[in-house]
Amino acid sequence: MSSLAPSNQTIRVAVIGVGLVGAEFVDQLLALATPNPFRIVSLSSSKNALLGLDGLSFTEGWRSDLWKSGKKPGSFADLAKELSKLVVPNQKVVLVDNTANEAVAASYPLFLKAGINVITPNKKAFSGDLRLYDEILSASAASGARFLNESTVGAGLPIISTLKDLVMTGDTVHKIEGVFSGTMSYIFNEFSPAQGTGPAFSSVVRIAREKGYTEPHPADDLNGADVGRKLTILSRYIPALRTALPSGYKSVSTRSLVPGELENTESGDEFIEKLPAFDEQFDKMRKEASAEDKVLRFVGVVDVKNGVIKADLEKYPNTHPFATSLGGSDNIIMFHTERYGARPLIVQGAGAGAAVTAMGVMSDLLKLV
Ligand SMILES: NC(=O)C1=CN([C@@H]2O[C@H](COP(=O)(O)OP(=O)(O)OC[C@H]3O[C@@H](n4cnc5c(N)ncnc54)[C@H](OP(=O)(O)O)[C@@H]3O)[C@@H](O)[C@H]2O)C=CC1
Ligand SMILES: N[C@@H](CC=O)C(=O)O
Ligand code: NA
Repeated sequence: MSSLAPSNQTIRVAVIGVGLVGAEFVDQLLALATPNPFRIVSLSSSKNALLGLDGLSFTEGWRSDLWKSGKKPGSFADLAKELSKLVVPNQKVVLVDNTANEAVAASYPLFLKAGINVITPNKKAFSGDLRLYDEILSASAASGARFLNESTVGAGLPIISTLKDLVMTGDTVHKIEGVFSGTMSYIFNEFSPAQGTGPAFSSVVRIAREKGYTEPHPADDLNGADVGRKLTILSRYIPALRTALPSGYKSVSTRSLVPGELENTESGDEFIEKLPAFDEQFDKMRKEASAEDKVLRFVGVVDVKNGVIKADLEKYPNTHPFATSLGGSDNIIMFHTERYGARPLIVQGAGAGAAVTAMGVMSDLLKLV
């Protein structure tokens, strides 16, 4: 394989978060063909950290070395200070945040101001308060450091890059609609198939979690917040809607599927344990849809013309593409624009899972080479 970068260009990478996606990302990065342009200079979980500004070399493999490091992660300010020593002309430094953590997300302006690029599948910074989003934009504009977040919507699928391309080439987006949650897609493809019957709702949710599709807490998928966050992220790339959601996903009209009694469940494990008690109510919804020859699908809509941004559980005829063409954790996203008028531009494929999400993060990283 040919080399990815001129040999004098080394990109230093600091990785925060080595859970499902993070661990796969580190494996994908280390497996790149030589000469590998990337050097990991910092690696941290919430409990352990490794730092080596010349590039970490692993003796027993990165997992074991990190586990045995005996060092706790320092503050984000300290990390930004250390990494900023590496920011010199023609050398890039990148923070890769593979957590779902709000505090890490809130620190992006700090890193960007210091000239450190930020790449992440973490939706928090781009789908919350508009103030943080604006701080990120200004910090990036001031230093020239970039932030790339392709995996925040549709995992590795080219959703954000497609939308940016449409907008930047002067197309007008009228509506974006589709199935945006890999978890919800998997759950309803299995629970409410075109033939009408399927397994119990709680068992499908448990399997979605085991497959690595869900957020760390599955309620964050089932309450529609994950779709609301993705709709917020996309809306902010559309000029007419840039400031439409000042408090982010909380302003998106969203239907929650979390039973009221489970709303304050602390852990994902406890949530999964208690969910079977509510199987009957989901079964009733499935039967109602099936009686009309319809399936249930959880969809999101950004309707620019009518100013509607919503996430809801809808019924679709058994013959609709959402009923017949989706499988596994597939996302399907349709862009209706001025240029794609009669027939929308459609992107479809796996929208969750460690391999495809880490691939989206890797492909953002490769954009810096
Ligand atoms: N899974 C998927 O299909 C997709 C995931 N994403 C996004 O990717 C991100 C990661 O998801 P996923 O890997 O599934 O989640 P995991 O829960 O498996 O991993 C998250 C990791 O973040 C670590 N972490 C949390 N806080 C900190 C901190 N302050 N410093 C260092 N590490 C920290 C946790 O470490 P510890 O274990 O030590 O607590 C945990 O291992 C999320 O933002 C998610 O929304 C996006 C698209 C698809
Ligand atoms: N939990 C999310 C993961 C990707 O963002 C989903 O199911 O889509
Ligand atoms: Na994507």
